[in-house]
Amino acid sequence: MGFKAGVITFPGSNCDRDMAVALEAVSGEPAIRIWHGDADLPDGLDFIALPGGFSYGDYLRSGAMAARSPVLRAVVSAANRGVPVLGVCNGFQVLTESGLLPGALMRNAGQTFVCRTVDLEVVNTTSIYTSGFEQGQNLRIPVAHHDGNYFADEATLDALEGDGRVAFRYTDDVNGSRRNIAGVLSANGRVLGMMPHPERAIEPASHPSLGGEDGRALFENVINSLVAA
Ligand SMILES: NC(=O)CC[C@H](N)C(=O)O
Repeated sequence: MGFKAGVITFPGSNCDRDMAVALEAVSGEPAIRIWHGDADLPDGLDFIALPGGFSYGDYLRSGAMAARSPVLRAVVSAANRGVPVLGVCNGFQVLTESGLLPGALMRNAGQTFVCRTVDLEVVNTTSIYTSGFEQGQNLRIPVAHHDGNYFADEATLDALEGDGRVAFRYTDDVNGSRRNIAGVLSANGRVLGMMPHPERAIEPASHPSLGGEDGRALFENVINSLVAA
């Protein structure tokens, strides 16, 4: 089928394997594992994933050191060439810290680590990540973070909303995020940062509070968009 995905691992990443498993389960192709110290990416990547975790122990700020790692220079230049990049949770933090996405992820408003499945509203339905969803569709996807409180100034938030760059919104207040924003797209729609973990929702739920397949649907959107293109 020809879908070549790369998953970056930083010291302290803990969702890299789950991300690779999810991509492999949906695409049927092995995901390439890439180390943070690599200055060059493998040739011909169709997709790059920045996984969740605690890169470099969340020292300085979550994602700040990873954004300055050798591999990120290569990821930024790939993104600037149009290669899709998905950042989940710590990956979203790396994307804002590296400037690929606007805003910042601050400490949760309640000062606590939030670990539960949340309800999301699909806002954008035109990106490679969201094209199979319907506007206003509800997704149930787990979150697990202490720095998920999305902040940007009012002008930036208005611009993001006006340009259709809010991908997902929490349906209730999970962490204090401005306008309940849970996921943000780049101007060209190819870079998505989101706090919820789609790679943790790729199998039927064994219990109403666990798992589910709404995350699988996001990966299916990506693969259908990229492989059909
Ligand atoms: N699951 C994650 O990726 C956690 C991200 C980050 N370390 C935080 O707690 O905010």
